[in-house]
Amino acid sequence: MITIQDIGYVRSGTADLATAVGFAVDVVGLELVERTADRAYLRADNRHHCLSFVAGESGVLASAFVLADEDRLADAETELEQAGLTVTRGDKAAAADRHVREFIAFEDPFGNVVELVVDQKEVPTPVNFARAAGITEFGHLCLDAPDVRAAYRFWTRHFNMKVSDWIGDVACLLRFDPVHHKMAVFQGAGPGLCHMNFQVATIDDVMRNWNFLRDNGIEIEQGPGRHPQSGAVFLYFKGPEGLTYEYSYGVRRIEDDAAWRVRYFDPAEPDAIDMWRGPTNRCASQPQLPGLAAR
Ligand SMILES: CC(C)c1ccc(C(=O)O)c(O)c1O
Ligand SMILES: [Fe+2]
Repeated sequence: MITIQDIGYVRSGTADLATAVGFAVDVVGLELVERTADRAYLRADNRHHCLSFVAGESGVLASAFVLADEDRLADAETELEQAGLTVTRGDKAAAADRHVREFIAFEDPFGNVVELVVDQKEVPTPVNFARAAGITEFGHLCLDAPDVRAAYRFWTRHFNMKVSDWIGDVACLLRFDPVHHKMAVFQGAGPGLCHMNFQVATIDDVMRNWNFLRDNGIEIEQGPGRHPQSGAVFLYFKGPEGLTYEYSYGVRRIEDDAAWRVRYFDPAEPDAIDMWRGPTNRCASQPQLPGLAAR
């Protein structure tokens, strides 16, 4: 069993580094930590970065999770290889590029590139947010997979993940600490990053951000609404090259792990994703939830 301690970062390729960075800073509100000719690193909390852009082909390159130490990393390498996966060790230069001590990379059964890292650099200074979006931390990441049930089996068989809630066969929300989910899987045609989430401090931040995004002509995919699963008030919006961001406030914590009863939400119900039953324009490349279509 591979014990994940935390989410690490999303690493994304971009065909237009300036536009990708401009959006992440000026719209999302992240701090630009470091910028070179072909790299940019952005942060939302004390991680060195939670989002990096690499100039080149557009599209997500990897999603990373943090392990405790090198021994756990070696054990993870063995377990994944025994499961039949091809695991690559990052060299020193690649680790430095990610601001971690060591890492391994593999593809999940659907082709999502996942990196397991050790000693992600911590930056203790307060985050110098580019805009007062109210961000408190990198909240969760959501991967696409054509078969969400098979993804669930993979992530719970090999990792310390537990399902918190199901939305039919369309999505599953996974936890590895008391937060309701820091990882999710959404049904998609192939691998991909469905979205990355940033927690904000208050419900007012969600609503202020909604107005800010609309005033600036940003494409809102869904929200403001409230997820019945985590109870969070959410807002999804689209960045350059199809990268979806989510702000949310008020995610549930599951303090009594043993007492939690996994819930099943019927995706055909109109409030399967949004208790407020608002309109949606999200994940156009992905199957719409029946209960949310055409509203
Ligand atoms: C539909 C997506 C996967 C989803 C569903 C529920 C929550 C939540 O309860 O907070 C999310 O954050 C989601 O992204
Ligand atoms: Fe989410």
